[in-house]
Amino acid sequence: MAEARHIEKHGFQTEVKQLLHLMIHSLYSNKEIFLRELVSNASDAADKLRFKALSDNTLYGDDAELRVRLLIDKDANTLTISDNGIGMSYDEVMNNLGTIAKSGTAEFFSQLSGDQAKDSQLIGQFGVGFYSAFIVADQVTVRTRAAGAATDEAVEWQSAGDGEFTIKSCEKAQRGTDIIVKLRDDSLEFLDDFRLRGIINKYSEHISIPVQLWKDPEPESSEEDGKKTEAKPGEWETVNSGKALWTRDKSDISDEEYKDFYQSIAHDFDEPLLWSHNKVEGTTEYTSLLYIPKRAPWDLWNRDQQHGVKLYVKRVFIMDDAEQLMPTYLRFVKGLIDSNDLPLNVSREILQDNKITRAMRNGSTKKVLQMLTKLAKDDAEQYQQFWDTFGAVLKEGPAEDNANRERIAELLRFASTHNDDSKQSVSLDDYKERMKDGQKAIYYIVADSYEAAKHNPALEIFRKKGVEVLLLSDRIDEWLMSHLPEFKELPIQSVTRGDLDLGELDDAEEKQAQEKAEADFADQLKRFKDALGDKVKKVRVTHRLTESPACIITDEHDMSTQMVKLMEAAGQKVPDTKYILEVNPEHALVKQMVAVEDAEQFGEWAELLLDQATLAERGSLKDPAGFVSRLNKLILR
Ligand SMILES: Nc1ncnc2c1ncn2[C@@H]1O[C@H](COP(=O)(O)OP(=O)(O)OP(=O)(O)O)[C@@H](O)[C@H]1O
Repeated sequence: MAEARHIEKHGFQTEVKQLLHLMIHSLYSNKEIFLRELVSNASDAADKLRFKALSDNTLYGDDAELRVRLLIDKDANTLTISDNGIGMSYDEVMNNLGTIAKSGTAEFFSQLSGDQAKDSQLIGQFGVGFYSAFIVADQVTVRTRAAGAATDEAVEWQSAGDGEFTIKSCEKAQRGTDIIVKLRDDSLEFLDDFRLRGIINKYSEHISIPVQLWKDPEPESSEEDGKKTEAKPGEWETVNSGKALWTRDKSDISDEEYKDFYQSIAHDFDEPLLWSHNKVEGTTEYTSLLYIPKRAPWDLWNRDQQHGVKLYVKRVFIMDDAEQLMPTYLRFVKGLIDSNDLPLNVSREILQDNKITRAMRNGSTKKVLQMLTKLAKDDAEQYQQFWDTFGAVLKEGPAEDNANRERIAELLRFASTHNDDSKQSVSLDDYKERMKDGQKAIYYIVADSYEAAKHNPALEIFRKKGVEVLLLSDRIDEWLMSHLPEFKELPIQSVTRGDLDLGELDDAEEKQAQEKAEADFADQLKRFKDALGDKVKKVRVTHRLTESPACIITDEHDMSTQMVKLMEAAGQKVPDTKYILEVNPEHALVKQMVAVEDAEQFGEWAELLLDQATLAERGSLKDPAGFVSRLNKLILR
């Protein structure tokens, strides 16, 4: 009957062709991972069936012992991976095997560099999945029957990995999926029973269903001493322990096992940086196994990317990417949480507003932060590596998680005037320790780049007094600082905002001199204000500048330059902010300017000064051409 059925031929989606090509060429030295991927898919299929059967127990039929079996056929050079999980319908086969449905696929491809070593890492993170079979196969056949479907409603998919596949309906006696991998001549090692056992031990130890290999029957034998061994029938032998790793005792699990488990759940070729395995008992009971990776996933910057923490309930897999289990600023964390309290039929909606979820999330967030705090303390170099990779994500923390603000703040690292490079390595505690006598605040500046921050004229007085300033230039920094008003009771202040009160850093003599300078310059300030009109909010004598003629400052409650830029970049309308112009009466240029008596000429100088100061702070001008022509005119004069 099957022969009479219609065979359809389809082309792979372009991305699949690209992926296949890349995979075959760049994962060549790590062929065995195909087995990890296929066994892991089989185990996922079992998880999905178990979950679906919670609401429809009949789906098991008379085959409730979920397992995956590997069958070697040395004559046909095939290895068959066979599960009795959820299976696939025709539509599912069409959707899953022939296209890549993952969001962000295009972005993924745009990140590939052509450098095989690098690309293979990326592919690994992307999750190589089913297509990895083609690393070792010259033909792959999938025969699958969805749970609940009739024997003659099965589907057969076949491809040589060359850009096309065929699909037809067929009959299949048992529920689930058989993947028949026809091995290429250079991959016949996977017909070896011993080799397969090794791979299963390495990758599938944590798989929570039995992974079985067929053991051939043994004939009756007699030893020399006449002892007889009885014949043994062939049987399926379970190779793994089939016990979920996280349910075992910590002391019985080796580092190797933790690492292998990470690699298989996170699809990472690299080892994890850190992990933490906890059994929590009390009002809420759960087990968590959380990992911090070494490398960033390719889609780290997508805030909607799937979260890496899986939810289990009483050892039953419930869902991937349960975003309620980890805050967004910890989206790089991988692993799982297994709850003893949630109902098995928990839905995303239930998770959303649930005391148990909240308790697990709070507990796990604390665990991750503790893990990082410990790393920062014990191994500064490794912590720096973590920071360089994930620091900018962690910077979202204070805004998102006010309760842990202080703890997150301790983990932050910045560039600073203390070091002469752009590396973000200074902690707020380091800063605090180095503060001058009489210093009452932590000072920072945010600019477009490290260079722009470092050379901003507003830093001049701080340099002169030897006061450290944090130099911030990540996109997120303005947002971060607006949610970090203080650290361990010290206010955190921008050096380009509001009045500058250096408090006890200024001695009485300096204060007097300032007051005198202000009084002496009062008439000139009025001239500036008259000339600039409502282009500025105010003009005043600066205490910040020692070398530059002028700078602009944001008023205490106005939106900072960087925040304006962020909002503009996001397409938001922002109110026109007016700055305070601060003038340095000691500067030669200012001295020359105030000597100009002609009001119109003085006005041109004043505008030039404002433009200059704006350029140093904002990096751009509203009317650059006007600035250039004014400058030229004044040079010629
Ligand atoms: N043995 C199987 N039983 C049922 N469905 C399967 C099986 N193998 C694959 N699938 C389906 O095909 C889809 C694609 O598989 P593939 O391995 O390429 O990606 P994935 O498993 O979604 O992602 P990843 O491997 O990165 O976790 C799966 O999501 C699943 O729906």
